[in-house]
Amino acid sequence: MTGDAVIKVEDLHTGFGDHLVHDGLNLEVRKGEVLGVVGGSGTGKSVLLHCIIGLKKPWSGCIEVLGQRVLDLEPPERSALEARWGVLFQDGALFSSLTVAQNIQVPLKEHLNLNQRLMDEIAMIKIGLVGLPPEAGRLYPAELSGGMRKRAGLARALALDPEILFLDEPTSGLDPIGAARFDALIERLRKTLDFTVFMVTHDLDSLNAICDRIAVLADKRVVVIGDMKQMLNERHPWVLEYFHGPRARSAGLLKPGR
Ligand SMILES: Nc1ncnc2c1ncn2[C@@H]1O[C@H](COP(=O)(O)OP(=O)(O)OP(=O)(O)O)[C@@H](O)[C@H]1O
Repeated sequence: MTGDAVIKVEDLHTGFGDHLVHDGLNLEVRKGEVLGVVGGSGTGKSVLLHCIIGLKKPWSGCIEVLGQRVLDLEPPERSALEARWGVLFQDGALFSSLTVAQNIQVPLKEHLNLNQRLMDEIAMIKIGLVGLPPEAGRLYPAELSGGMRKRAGLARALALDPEILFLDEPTSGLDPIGAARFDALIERLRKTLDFTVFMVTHDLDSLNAICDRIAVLADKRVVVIGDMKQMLNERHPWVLEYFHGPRARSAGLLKPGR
């Protein structure tokens, strides 16, 4: 793995049946950065995330995370690597039959051997960290608002103090104020806890507010990667349309007349 990359994807080919999703996709994620992954609907952003965390086996290619080739790992090594990242899935993916505190304790039970009192304390710390009130620990997912569910999912993703945080459309379904608050939370946590963020998103405000770099998926690969300034100067048709369209204007990305 070159330099300070914590994720490296090389020549990835992925698909379902005869449907090719990734055709020679390459990507590097640097230690400590927030990388936003954007692209049209169905371009393979979530599938890419699933390949990196081992939920989907690619047809070919190489994926390294934290210096280890994820596709070659035996189950014990795989499990040890999984303990070093946290994932917030699009809908929070909380277990509906467990309270928020119990959900947060799932990865603790899976990877550590702690007594219940300590796990309860850790759950309360994580609940506070994501800005939920202490009472939220006793609630079931169905009793939470959409924004609270996202925060509960985030608390679970942070349970093991991850080195990498994977976020799949974290602000989808939130109102603009809720989304901005969630962005600010991620930004604050990243600065204090010093992890790397891989974030799939459609949200231009998030990209602008918290991403150090943006990777654009189009034509079955990453067609451009760089900061917002580079996105605004890029000539790829999808990038032009996305970063210069009416939503970009309302997100304040464009100077008047640009
Ligand atoms: N389990 C599956 N079986 C068959 N096809 C799938 C499966 N999962 C995803 N796909 C297909 O793979 C392609 C990429 O899907 P993916 O969910 O990664 O898109 P995406 O870029 O995240 O889209 P969106 O922004 O709409 O969430 C799509 O064409 C999708 O239909």
